[in-house]
Amino acid sequence: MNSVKIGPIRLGEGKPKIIVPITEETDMDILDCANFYRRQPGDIVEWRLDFYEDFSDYERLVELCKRVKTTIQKPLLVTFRTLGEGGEASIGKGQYVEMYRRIIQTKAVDAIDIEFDRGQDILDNLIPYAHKYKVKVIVSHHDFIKTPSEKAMIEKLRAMGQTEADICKMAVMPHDTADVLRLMTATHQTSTIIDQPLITMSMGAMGRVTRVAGEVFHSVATFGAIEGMISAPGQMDVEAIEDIMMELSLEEDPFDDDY
Ligand SMILES: O=C1C[C@@](O)(C(=O)O)C[C@@H](O)[C@@H]1O
Repeated sequence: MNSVKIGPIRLGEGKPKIIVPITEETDMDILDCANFYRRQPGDIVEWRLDFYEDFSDYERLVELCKRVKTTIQKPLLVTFRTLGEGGEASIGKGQYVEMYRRIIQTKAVDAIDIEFDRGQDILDNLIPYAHKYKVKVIVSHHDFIKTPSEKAMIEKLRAMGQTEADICKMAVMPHDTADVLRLMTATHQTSTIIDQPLITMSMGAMGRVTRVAGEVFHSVATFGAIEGMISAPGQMDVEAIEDIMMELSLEEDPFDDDY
């Protein structure tokens, strides 16, 4: 597994990095939130476009994107999560491509999220385009209903790894302990066979352990909430995540010498 930089933040070395989502709907609330996040913990900010009331007005979208970037002064990940994958809005293929191309052209984004199941044509169109503008690509897959078999998750992540994506991400819904353990095992297994770093999580309360223990099972980032602004079930407060990850850190422990 390689490491990858989003802006100055390197993912894949040391503790998992924390990504905080903006899920506001209006220009004003989005900018207020961006301004607030500038002074809050969190390594990277994710702007969830599917929450934005006017995502289909490209001119407005592009201007707002530039303002969000200058306001947060942190690396910016832009994501449009579609309804079928747990998002807030649906969008046609043509519009999806056009919207992301405009966003990429702003040079105000450091990374974009592309859903793997949108199709090979979309990946072939957007990944090289993003890379031309030095924008990193996270290819993602979400299952809000269940946790697939270990084999199915590894196959999916491996297929994602065969694209030119910089990072592969998977979020699944657990129903029991075995589901949570399977997500961790599949992540670890895949990290030994593909080059890209992985971001994975088991959602809901039961999956919370996966949102803080990524360093152990090889998930390089986690999504955390500021003042309760969650973008998926199970996300925890950023400060709590920081504290727990510090305790779980695999970095050298000064007390180790005693044993
Ligand atoms: O893909 C993900 C992961 C996520 O669904 C989570 O479970 O934390 C939250 C989303 O905002 C993000 O785009």
